[in-house]
Amino acid sequence: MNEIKLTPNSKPLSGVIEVPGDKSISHRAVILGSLAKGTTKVTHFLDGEDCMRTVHAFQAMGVSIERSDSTLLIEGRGISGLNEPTVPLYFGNSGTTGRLMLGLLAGLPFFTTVYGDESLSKRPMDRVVDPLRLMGASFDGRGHGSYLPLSIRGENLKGIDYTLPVKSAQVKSAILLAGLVADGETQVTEKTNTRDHTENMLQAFGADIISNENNTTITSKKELSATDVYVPGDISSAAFFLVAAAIVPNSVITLKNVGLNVTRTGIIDVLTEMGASIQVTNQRTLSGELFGDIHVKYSNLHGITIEGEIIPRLIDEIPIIALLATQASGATVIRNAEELRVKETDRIAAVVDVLSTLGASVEATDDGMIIHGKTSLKGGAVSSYNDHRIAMMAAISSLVATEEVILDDKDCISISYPTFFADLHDVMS
Ligand SMILES: O=C(O)C1=C[C@@H](OP(=O)(O)O)[C@@H](O)[C@H](O)C1
Ligand SMILES: C=C(OP(=O)(O)O)C(=O)O
Repeated sequence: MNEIKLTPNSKPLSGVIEVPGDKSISHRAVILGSLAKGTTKVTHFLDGEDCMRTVHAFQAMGVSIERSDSTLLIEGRGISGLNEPTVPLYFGNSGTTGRLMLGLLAGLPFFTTVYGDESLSKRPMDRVVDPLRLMGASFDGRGHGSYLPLSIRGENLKGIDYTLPVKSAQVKSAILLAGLVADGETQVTEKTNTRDHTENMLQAFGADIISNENNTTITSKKELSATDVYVPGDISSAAFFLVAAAIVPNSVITLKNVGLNVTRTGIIDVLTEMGASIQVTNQRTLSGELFGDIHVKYSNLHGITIEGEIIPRLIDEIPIIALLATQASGATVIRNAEELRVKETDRIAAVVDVLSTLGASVEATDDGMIIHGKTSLKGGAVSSYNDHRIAMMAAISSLVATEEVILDDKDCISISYPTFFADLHDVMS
């Protein structure tokens, strides 16, 4: 725990920043690079704590992974080349590592025990354990395998046809990774589309995978082929600066090389609909992912309703969108976001607590929140809830607060954005 005191800011924000690599894509690059035969070079990899958990898990299974700044060199050992780890695998705070690794480990021919930190040990794993058991997986753990720590005895899996009961890319990805080694075809259908980085990357590594509008079929494959991966900037990290520029008077910021996969750009749609001045230029595709530059300026904002299909496209951005809404006139209503209750912390309760402490008018609902703006924020002492996104939201709120904001713990920010304060400093000076 490391407290930080954030003094009020009276100046506009300006400048150009390049946020670190996308967390979701970085995890997947490590997983598929380790499973492929040959060398995979990953550039602009996110060296945040969560992605390093995935790196350490594969190193414990015998994969050589070398990191130099944001470049990784992975010597993939092939799908059947991983060793049984001799120690339990520690997934820290990372839900993505947890869910995706369960999918993979379920079908590998050895025994594994996996565990996480206090937060991850409370997050539901039955959402992946249940479908994986239908494929023949063998898990044991608390609550009949609902929570970490879990032990996994790798089995011969068989393909399934599964419709996701939760809007979760982690669950979809766990099943697709199990499908990579399962007999026959595995088909996943989703009622609401979630991020599709696993599908894109499996395609790039030569998997036998076909995706249609809302379903994906994978057929087991003997080997994947190594391929270099460029990781675009994480739009979920960029979101903090997009919002900062939109709410601090007279700001103008450019964010370069940000991932623009349509399953992730809900934040751009929300900013646009609320009246922000935001423009995307220089769009390109590399490693199957679209990216480009985003330019945003301070604007007068108004409240909107955020619900339905857009929710998975901005699920991790809701804490910072809530702050945005405190600076917009009228009500902003967020619905269908019940998944926030099972993130690193209950993000509905945490957002309402932090923003109310700072003087915002915000109330929790079962599946979201209602924010009434525009309010002037005062200072105060707030908790990060040991959740990186809550901590960054609190830090950005200090830019529009009239007094000091004291955040109890800044260290958790390095889960997803180790250079957050350096980038913040750059746009403030
Ligand atoms: O697949 C991924 O990389 C992620 C999916 C989302 O979680 P869910 O699958 O639980 O919605 C998101 O919140 C998380 O930060 C990363
Ligand atoms: C929910 C998040 O990540 P994870 O599920 O991987 O812990 C996040 O980064 O906001």
